[in-house]
Amino acid sequence: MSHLDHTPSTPGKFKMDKSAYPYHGGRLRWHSSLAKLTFWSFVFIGVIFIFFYRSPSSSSSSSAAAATSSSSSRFHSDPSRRSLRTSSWGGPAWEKKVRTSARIRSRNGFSVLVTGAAGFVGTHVSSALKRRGDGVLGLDNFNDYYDPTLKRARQALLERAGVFIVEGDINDAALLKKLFEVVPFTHVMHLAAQAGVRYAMQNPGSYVHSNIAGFVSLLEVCKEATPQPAIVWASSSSVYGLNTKVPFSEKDRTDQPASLYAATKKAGEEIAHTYNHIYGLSLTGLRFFTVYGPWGRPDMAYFFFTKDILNGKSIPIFEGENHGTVARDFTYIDDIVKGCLGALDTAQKSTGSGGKKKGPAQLRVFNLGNTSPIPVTNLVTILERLLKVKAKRNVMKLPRNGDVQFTHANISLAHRELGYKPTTNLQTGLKKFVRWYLNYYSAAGKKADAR
Ligand SMILES: O=C(O)[C@H]1O[C@H](OP(=O)(O)OP(=O)(O)OC[C@H]2O[C@@H](n3ccc(=O)[nH]c3=O)[C@H](O)[C@@H]2O)[C@H](O)[C@@H](O)[C@@H]1O
Repeated sequence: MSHLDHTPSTPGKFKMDKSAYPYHGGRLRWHSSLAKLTFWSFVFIGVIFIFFYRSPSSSSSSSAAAATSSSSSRFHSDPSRRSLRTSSWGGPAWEKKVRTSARIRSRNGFSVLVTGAAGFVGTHVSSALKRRGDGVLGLDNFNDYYDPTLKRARQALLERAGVFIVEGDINDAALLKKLFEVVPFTHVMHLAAQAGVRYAMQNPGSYVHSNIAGFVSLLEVCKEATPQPAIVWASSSSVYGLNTKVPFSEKDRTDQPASLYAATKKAGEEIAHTYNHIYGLSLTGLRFFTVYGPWGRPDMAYFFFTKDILNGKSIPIFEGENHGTVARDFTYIDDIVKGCLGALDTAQKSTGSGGKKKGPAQLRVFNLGNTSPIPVTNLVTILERLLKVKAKRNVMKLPRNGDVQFTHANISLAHRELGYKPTTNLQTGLKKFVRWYLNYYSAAGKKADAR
């Protein structure tokens, strides 16, 4: 007789072994442990629910999903980031704003999606495009890497110029798809990124989130679009890393990044190659060299030096080994804007559509610098003169946190192909920056006083 033969023909009549069910009290205990298990399961699920509900990334994706009834809205995890919320989007009024902002108003104009539109370069490029009659739609997640008030002020500026900025993250694929459904963008100017060289040691995840995952998320949507847009995007001079041969040329090696920031930008260049190769996307990377000017980024040296000099605080000025000069090819924002527009104007169409490549497409990379490296000490001297305040200089050794000692761009390729020709020297550019800085912060101070 096999053990299967013990199974009764009617399960209900199966006789329990006494040892398994010894007495009535056992049943009670079993019931109470089931109740406990149920209770603690509810507590556990509740805690998980509260955790996700309160986390900024999930709340953003849920509001986005609610607004569009899309289930694929995703915000990839970046717990270290404090403010990555997507405000609600979708609906007829929202779509109308998107369409109006992106409407082309000149013959042969473009409709451009500008990511990072509330950022420094994004604001300037968006307003220049709008001025010449292109349709422009902004996208920005308004994160708090630096004072979001400044980003909101830039947003207000663009709003007055007729540019609407959608609040959202480039990792939100559902939002990106929706934008392409509403507007068949001819171009994408991709400037959304986690910037800053030194911050990468504090928050490495934010670089992967924005500069790698975010870029791929954007390219995934662009490759599926019909028509596919041409993409111009911000790489960085930092890809030259530890190179000592100057000036830096696009032909030089870029496989020795000195910071995670540089490594993510270099990864972006490789990713661009892949999407160009497989899907026929037209891609142009621009290696910006230390861009500065009005409406700039408060995390950059020229900006916080100005603030600290005015406040009588000492400023850390880096120097190399044996008092070696640390210098940058500082490039003024208006010159960079011209380079960006030149890249958009010369970008050829992508060749694929709906995720299928139809032929080879353009793949380019350009240096956008000033071709004149200036020591950081000279930058400070210029600021002292413009601010009429002596700086408290604290000269220190260049920390090992990703900074390189020297940058210098060879711009002959950009000159030849984009007509790029920078015209603003550091003295002139900083004068414009300081004028803006004093105006902006005195107005902000007055507003605060009035409150
Ligand atoms: O060219 C680029 O691609 C990069 O330019 C800048 O990076 P960086 O040149 O390091 O600009 P700052 O952080 O403003 O530093 C400017 C110079 O001041 C020096 N510095 C910085 C900070 C400080 O406390 N003291 C100091 O002497 C740096 O070593 C550097 O030589 C931007 O911050 C990056 O986002 C950008 O990608």
